[in-house]
Formats: sequence, C-alpha cells, structure tokens
Amino acid sequence: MSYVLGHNQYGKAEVHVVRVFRDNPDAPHDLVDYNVSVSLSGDFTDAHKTGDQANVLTTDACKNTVNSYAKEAGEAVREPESFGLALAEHFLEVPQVSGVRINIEAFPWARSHDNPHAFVKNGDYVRTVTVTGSDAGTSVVSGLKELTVLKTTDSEFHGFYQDKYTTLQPTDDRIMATAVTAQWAHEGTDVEWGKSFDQVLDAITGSFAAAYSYALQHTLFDMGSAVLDAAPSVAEVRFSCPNKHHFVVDLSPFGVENNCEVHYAADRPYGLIEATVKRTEDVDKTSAYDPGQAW
Ligand SMILES: O=c1[nH]c(=O)c2[nH]c(=O)[nH]c2[nH]1
Repeated sequence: MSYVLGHNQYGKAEVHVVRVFRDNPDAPHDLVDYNVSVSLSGDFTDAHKTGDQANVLTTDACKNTVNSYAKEAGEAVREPESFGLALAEHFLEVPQVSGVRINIEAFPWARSHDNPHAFVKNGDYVRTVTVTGSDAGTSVVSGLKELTVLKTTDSEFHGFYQDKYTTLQPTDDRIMATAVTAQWAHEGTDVEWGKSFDQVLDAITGSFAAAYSYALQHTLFDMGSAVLDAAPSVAEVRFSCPNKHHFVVDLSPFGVENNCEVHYAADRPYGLIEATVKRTEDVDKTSAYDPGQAW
C-alpha cells in the first residue's frame, strides 16, 4: 500500500539567544532576549518517503543561522519583527525551501538604576512575532502574551441570558482581571516596529484602564478599536483573554460587611473570551497567524 505524504514542515524550535549591543565603548550596553523557532516547508518528500536527506537543511544549521544572524543582521536584530524578516528572507533563498515561518518570543529587559550594563527582567509580558514567507509574499503578525491587567471597579456584568443552570448573580460593580494574549496582523512590512509595538501596548493598557466595561467581551472590542486607532499599519487584532474571576467572599456569617473589598481569586475554571477586531469586513489575515498560537 502506498500512502500520500500530507503537509510537512520542520526546523529548530526555541533557539534562545541573547544579543548584547556593546560595540560602542562609550555607549551603555543594550540587549535583546529572543526565543526563536524556525519552521521550513518545501521539497522534503524524499526525506520522509525514501530516506534521502539530500534536500534537508539540518535543524542544527537552522539553529546556527539564528545565532549567527543575531550578530550578522546588525541593526535588524534590535526588533523581533525585523530580525524575523531577515531570517525569513535568508531561509527562502535555500532552493528547496518554499515556505518559512519564524516565531519569536521577546522577553523585555529594563535598565537597572540607570546602570550602563545592568538590567532587570521585566516580567510584565512577553512580546511575540510570527513572520511567514512564501512566493505569495511575506506577512508579519506581532503580539504579546501574559500581560496581566486588573481594574477594581468600572466593570458590570448583568442582563445575560438565563436558563435553568444559570446561578451567577448580576453585578454592577466587580473586579475585572485578565491576562491578555493579543496578536495583530500588519498590512505590509515597512513599519517602525518598536514604535508600532509601543503604540499597541499603550492602546491596550490605556483602554483597559479607561473604558467602562459591561463585560470582558465589551472591553475586548474597546481594546481592539483603540489598537486600530493607534497603529496605522495594523489590519486586525485578535485577543484571547481568560476572565480571571474574583468572587466577593461572603463575610456575613462573621457579621462583617464586605463591600467588594474581600475577594477569592479563582484560578480555574475561567471564562475564555476571544475576539478579532478588524478595520473592514473583508480583511482576512488568517494564514499569517501561527496555527499553533492563533486561536
Ligand atoms: O465579562 C464576562 N463575560 C461573560 O461571558 C461571563 N460569564 C460569566 O459567568 N461571567 C462573565 N463575565
């Protein structure tokens, strides 16, 4: 029996590279901290079906390329999007490679005490990038994950559909908290990546803080609208946001009043609210997202 090989891809996952910029002896050092995954597709049928590896660029070479490009790619290394684009362009030059996907997680570091070479890992969030390339073109999806935000009021939830299993009490004042995962697809690749990322981050945190909320769903649409207002290159933004429930603890058995002051922070189960906000109905960037990451 002869079977058919379906879609296949391979590469090196999670090359963790930290690049220090220290070439100017008079300037403070900078650094970037990236976890890079490379996935190649193309003419690799023989590697699977006959065992002939002549077309296989080794995953070891993929790793070496990431490490060497962390120096060779110069200023492009400073932003994960431009680093991903440089890597994608390189791998597409390998004749048997027709498609490439580069995923980068970027861990932010902040300078410590204005010291020129000491840093504190900034654990607020992880920045993410997916670059895809093929004959059809190159696309960049930027993102972030693990951005945990909370507001102690200006959040209501009521008027919801009721069935016989509905026990949740409506509320007009509650804590709302979530760990934002967001990915946004750019139109084109001629973008000031760092500036654009800062605009999106500021739009997400700013609208979460400022917008009055009637549900996490409502807040997602507000955050998405703020992103599209702030960042001209962004065609659409996708959110995946766990509702980090904070339940008001009943202190009445102890004769203690609890006016939304004492909460039980439940870790699971959690509501998971996901939505795309896009500029127009006909935008469809689905193929630009990493299927392993995008919902
Ligand atoms: O913002 C919310 N959206 C929901 O869909 C939901 N469902 C639920 O039980 N609590 C909440 N909160």
